[in-house]
Amino acid sequence: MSVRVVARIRPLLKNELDKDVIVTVDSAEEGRAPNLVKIPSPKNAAEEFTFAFNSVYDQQTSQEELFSAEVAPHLKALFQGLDLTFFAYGVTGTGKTHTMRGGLKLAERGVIPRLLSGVFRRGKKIAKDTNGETTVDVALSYYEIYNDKVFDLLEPPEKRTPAGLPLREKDGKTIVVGLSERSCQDLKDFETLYIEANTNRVTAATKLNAHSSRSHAILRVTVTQTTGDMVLSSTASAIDLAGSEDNRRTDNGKERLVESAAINKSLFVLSQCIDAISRGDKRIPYRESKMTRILSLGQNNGITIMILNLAPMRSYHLDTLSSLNVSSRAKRIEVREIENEVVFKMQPPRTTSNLMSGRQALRPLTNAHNVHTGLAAKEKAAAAAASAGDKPAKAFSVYTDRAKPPARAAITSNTAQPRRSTSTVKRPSDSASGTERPSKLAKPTHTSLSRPQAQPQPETLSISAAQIEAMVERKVSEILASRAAAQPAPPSEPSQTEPSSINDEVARRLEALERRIETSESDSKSEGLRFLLQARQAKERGDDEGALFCYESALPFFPGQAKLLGKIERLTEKLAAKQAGSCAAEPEPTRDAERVRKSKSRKEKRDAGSEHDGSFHGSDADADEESFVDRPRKQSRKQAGRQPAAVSALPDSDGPPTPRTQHLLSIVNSRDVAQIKALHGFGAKKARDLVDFLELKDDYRDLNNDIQTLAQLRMVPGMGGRTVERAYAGLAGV
Ligand SMILES: Nc1ncnc2c1ncn2[C@@H]1O[C@H](COP(=O)(O)OP(=O)(O)OP(=O)(O)O)[C@@H](O)[C@H]1O
Repeated sequence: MSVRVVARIRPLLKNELDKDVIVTVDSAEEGRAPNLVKIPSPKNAAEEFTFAFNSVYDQQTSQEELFSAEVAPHLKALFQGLDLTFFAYGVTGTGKTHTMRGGLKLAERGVIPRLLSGVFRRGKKIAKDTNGETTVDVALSYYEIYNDKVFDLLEPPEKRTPAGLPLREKDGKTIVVGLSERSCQDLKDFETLYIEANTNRVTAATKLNAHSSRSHAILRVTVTQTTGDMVLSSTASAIDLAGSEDNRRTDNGKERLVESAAINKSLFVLSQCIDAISRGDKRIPYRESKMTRILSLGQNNGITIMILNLAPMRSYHLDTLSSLNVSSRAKRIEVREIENEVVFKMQPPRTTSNLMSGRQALRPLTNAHNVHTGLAAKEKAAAAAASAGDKPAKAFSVYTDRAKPPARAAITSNTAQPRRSTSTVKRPSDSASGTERPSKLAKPTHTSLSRPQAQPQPETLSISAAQIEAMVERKVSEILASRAAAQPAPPSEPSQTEPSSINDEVARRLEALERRIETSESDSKSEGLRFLLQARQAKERGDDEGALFCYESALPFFPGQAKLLGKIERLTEKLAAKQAGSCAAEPEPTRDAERVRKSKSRKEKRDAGSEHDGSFHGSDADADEESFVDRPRKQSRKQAGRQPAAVSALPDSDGPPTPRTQHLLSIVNSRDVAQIKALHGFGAKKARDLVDFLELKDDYRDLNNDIQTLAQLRMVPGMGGRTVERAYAGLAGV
């Protein structure tokens, strides 16, 4: 399904005149709703350009009409597990905020409050229709991208760090690390939160708009439906983009100009992404701005609707043409409509006596990337687990020796494979007779969700449920123990008592479990450690600004960490002194230059364990930074004897890159986890670490951060000569 693009033309404001109107609305077919926008050529008024959209709304369109036509019909899909994205795009002062947020009066409320109202209403209806068997929880997160930095709008501004919140790609989705999420009971709750959060958003008066948004604002509403142990989550994202502005018309001062440059740059990247996607390019420049990374146009699954806001007057002529051009190309972007998966909530452990009596069928865990259990659901699950038993709940299913009714099979097949909607699936708004998708949870099919009845024992079942559970327990303990010892997890070896023929299903589940534990425990910390690593590298290069930036970025991961705070303070003072010119008397520049020149020899010394800068030890964060930085060093020491053999298998680093080198580097630089994972010797974790590393580099610099040589690739933390050699050897056919 393509991105749906609709245009909305705002009415004239008080000081605007009818005679200046140049944008008109028309319909491709007589008697049909308008879908064309017409505008004269700026060079020749007799010539007219026409742009076609999925729908066009004229100056008289009310907030209610727009919502009923474009948003309300998708609420059903949201509750069926599809993610929705609405975003308002257009020049400054064209009505984006009016469309998304609107006014305080009932009739002036925009898409966002109406969406929430619809969500709560539908949630209540579902709970009522199912006699409370299905509960619906709503949680919000709200953030802005200001000057290409992400700030949580649900947190007070004084809690912001200068670097903002980091982004991270996880299982194909961009997530904001450290973003808060608030549970919302009803519309009143939402309004209190939303109004307060909007006061945190950066707006300012410009010549073109008295309340101009200086940031892109992203509201994410997570709807979580819970029926028994089944959880279905989906999100609706409503995005109010900042408007592009022509600074020749704005008379912006310095601060506004900086904001404006950031806004225009991100919107320019968005238009480049749209162009690249519609041309079918292989490389889409998403990564060049945080807004495009988050919007991930054409990458996200679900329903995407772009609302192009237009001002009808001549004074906007060129800007209007430009946004008409960009948005009409956006129609060509295809979006996969994939419903999110039903997740089975963690089950409290049973006693041995009833182990075999009520087990649910073993089914593949859902794709992690389609799982967004909202805060509310998580709290609920935790509360349920706490009231049901005292042992920690498990995040896996077990085998059953009982029957599985066919209806259940239909649901579980959905969890095994993301369902891709076929072209016959219509948006509810496309046609009144549009194909109805049965809701996974909300439909009255609860008999199909009840515990399975008797079923013949599967042939593949070679070990008992208790044994599997014991194996999983053991595996978890192994992982935790090995992590506690700060050593790489040992490869799982079957114990004496384990049957040798663990079927693939069990192996897959163990792997998924391992990954999940690893992810949940180490994600945020390793993110912080990476910042510390980057900071140290920046310091070694003599890049104090860069180092300060990285230390500040690491702070949210190690809040209140004294040594880290000390480092930030010292660097801040040093930079301030430099700026004030007071450092001229000090030999700082010489020391910096010396540091850069000596960085290589220091690195060698460190490798030999003879130097330690004395910082970051004596606490968790410190120790971890050291261990993180040490990891490649230890590896290189261990492999010192083998290194020449590994390196000798690679081409001469002084010569021009061979086609195989180029191919390997192009895969690495694609930052595509799937492609990198397919390299010889790479696993999912190594691939993700490499992409994370490149992304961090991308985040810090505007320069080209691609890896240029195999030697550089070897220097990436966690790589090493052997990994590079194996990946290179694996491309022998190139
Ligand atoms: N459909 C509409 N009906 C009535 N007034 C409107 C409409 N659309 C926009 N306006 C008014 O136009 C002005 C500019 O609108 P708004 O602030 O929403 O623009 P914007 O595109 O969000 O601008 P920026 O990008 O600078 O934030 C506001 O005074 C708003 O009330």
